Amino acid sequence: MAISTQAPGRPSADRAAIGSAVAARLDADPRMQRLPSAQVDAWRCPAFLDEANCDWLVQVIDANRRPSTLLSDRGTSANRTSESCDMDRNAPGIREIDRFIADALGIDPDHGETMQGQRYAPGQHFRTHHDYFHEGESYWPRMQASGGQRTWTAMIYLNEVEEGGATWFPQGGLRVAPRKGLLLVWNNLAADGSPNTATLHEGMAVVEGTKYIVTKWFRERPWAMAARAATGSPA
Ligand SMILES: O=C(O)CCC(=O)C(=O)O
Ligand SMILES: [Fe+2]
Repeated sequence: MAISTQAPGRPSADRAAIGSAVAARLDADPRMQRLPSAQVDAWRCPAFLDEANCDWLVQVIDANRRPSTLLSDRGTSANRTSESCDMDRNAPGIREIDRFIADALGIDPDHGETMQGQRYAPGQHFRTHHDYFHEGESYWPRMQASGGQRTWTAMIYLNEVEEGGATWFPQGGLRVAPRKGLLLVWNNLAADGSPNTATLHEGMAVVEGTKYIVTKWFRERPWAMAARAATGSPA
């Protein structure tokens, strides 16, 4: 997508507090390794999810995948050529994994959007983008009403990829290669709670093999669609 020169959002004390609480929890967790970047707060955790759960999630993705979509006003489908699917948070197995991820970050699972599965075949990619919402775009009022800004992203790589498929942060100086079960988490916001433009990242093209991941995006407040599902009220 084109990179706007307009500020993507304003500082926020509430978002800043979420950022420092989650960072402190990750730093205190011996499983987590902080990645060396002055621009992006990111951690990795090898073998976060066990092999059986990784294999099972790959099967769920294969059974449900469809072409991925983009929210942006500016992007085109050429920016995201993978296939993806929503993982039903109420399904047995998914719920436990959902909670396992939320617990690692210390965020209430209700703040998480539906976990997304993604599959990249050779040549498929997710071009540079930000996970936070650009508060000047037309979708923002809807996002604000459904839980507000995205705070943290958690991704798990579900298989080994022969070549390619790394997650690259060109401004953060980070490049993470897929490893089965590896968790990658980062804060999309800066210390003052405003969107951190240096979190720009790309799912690089797979060269050989197939890449499977699950991604979870957390909101600053409970995610409204989840709340509606829980109470059974219409969307
Ligand atoms: O595939 C990747 O490595 C990145 C995926 C991503 O950026 C996302 O799902 O938001
Ligand atoms: Fe992303």
